[in-house]
Amino acid sequence: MADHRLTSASATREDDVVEATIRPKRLSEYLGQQTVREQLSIYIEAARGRGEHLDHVLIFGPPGLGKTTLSHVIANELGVSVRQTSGPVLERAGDLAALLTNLQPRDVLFIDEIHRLSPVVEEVLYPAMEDFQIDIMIGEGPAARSIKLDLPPFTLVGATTRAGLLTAPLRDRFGIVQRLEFYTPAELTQIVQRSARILGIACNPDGAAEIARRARGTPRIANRLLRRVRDFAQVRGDGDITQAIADAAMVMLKVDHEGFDALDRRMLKIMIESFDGGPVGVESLAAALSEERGTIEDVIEPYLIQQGFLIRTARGRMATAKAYRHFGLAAPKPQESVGDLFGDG
Ligand SMILES: Nc1ncnc2c1ncn2[C@@H]1O[C@H](COP(=O)(O)OP(=O)(O)OP(=O)(O)O)[C@@H](O)[C@H]1O
Ligand SMILES: [Mg+2]
Repeated sequence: MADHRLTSASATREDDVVEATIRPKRLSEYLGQQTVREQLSIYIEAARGRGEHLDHVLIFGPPGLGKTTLSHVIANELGVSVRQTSGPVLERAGDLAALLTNLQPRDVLFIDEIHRLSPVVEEVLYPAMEDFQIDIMIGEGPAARSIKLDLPPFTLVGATTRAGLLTAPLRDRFGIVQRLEFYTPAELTQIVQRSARILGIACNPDGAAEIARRARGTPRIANRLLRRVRDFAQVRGDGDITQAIADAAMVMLKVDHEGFDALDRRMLKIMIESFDGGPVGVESLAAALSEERGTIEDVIEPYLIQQGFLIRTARGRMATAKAYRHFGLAAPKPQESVGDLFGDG
């Protein structure tokens, strides 16, 4: 995604470099996501105890919440290697076959953006996941024949921003489905403190908490804000990150108290001012914002919805009273409900 917002959840080059050093490697370093961690630790321990491969795992959740990280953590905990690829990269059936036939028993194959697999590649994946077999074509024309090849038992870990984008047959082949949730400010505070420790940044608890509150529930954003606040602390302060320094840095960075940046605010404002608060269809919203529909659905709106600033209805998106209040505006009176109309409310 080619957006350069400070609070964009998608990874930048700088993120990739720094993340290599701070990315958790074990489940014990993977903070938050209590339910996911507890369940996975049991499944992993059980599979290890039996000396078997772990069942296939589907991880879904908005960008920057830790899908890639978790896939590597799973492999580390299983004590196996991980091969990484992504849906759009696997163009031909042969690309996937080459990867599959090179796996060692119980290895993890991580497919990012698994909702973007081409149908032909997906066809190869079905028997591979289910029976650890693939059919490959030998020769061409009338002499072509297909032969079955046995694969070592492996674990497919698939990641996607929205599970709804997967075809049903693919989704059904995952034994373990985990949904990542936005992190609480307390969890993000721990993540900021851990990153600060690793990177040698002096950051007191209040400073970490201030960064955490503004990070849109997303570790990647928290880590990025930490680096920007560090710069600010170094130049405008004595290098230590305190709450006052973090707050001043956020003002400069134009990240507001809810962690919203200009794009979040613009979207809410357009909904309120140009569409009377909605309902407005996502396509109209995308056109008004000059953003792609996918960016709205994957990146911008999940957090706004989770925080109660926006709701999705059958007729489109609506700004809530909380959104109006965010801009110091009075919310419109709630519309008459159907019950009122029929006099039984
Ligand atoms: N549970 C966690 N605890 C601590 N740090 C985390 C956690 N999850 C993610 N992070 C940090 O956030 C960064 C982003 O995570 P990651 O790259 O795994 O996100 P992602 O969900 O794969 O994003 P995308 O959808 O863009 O691929 C990681 O490099 C890591 O440093
Ligand atoms: Mg990822």
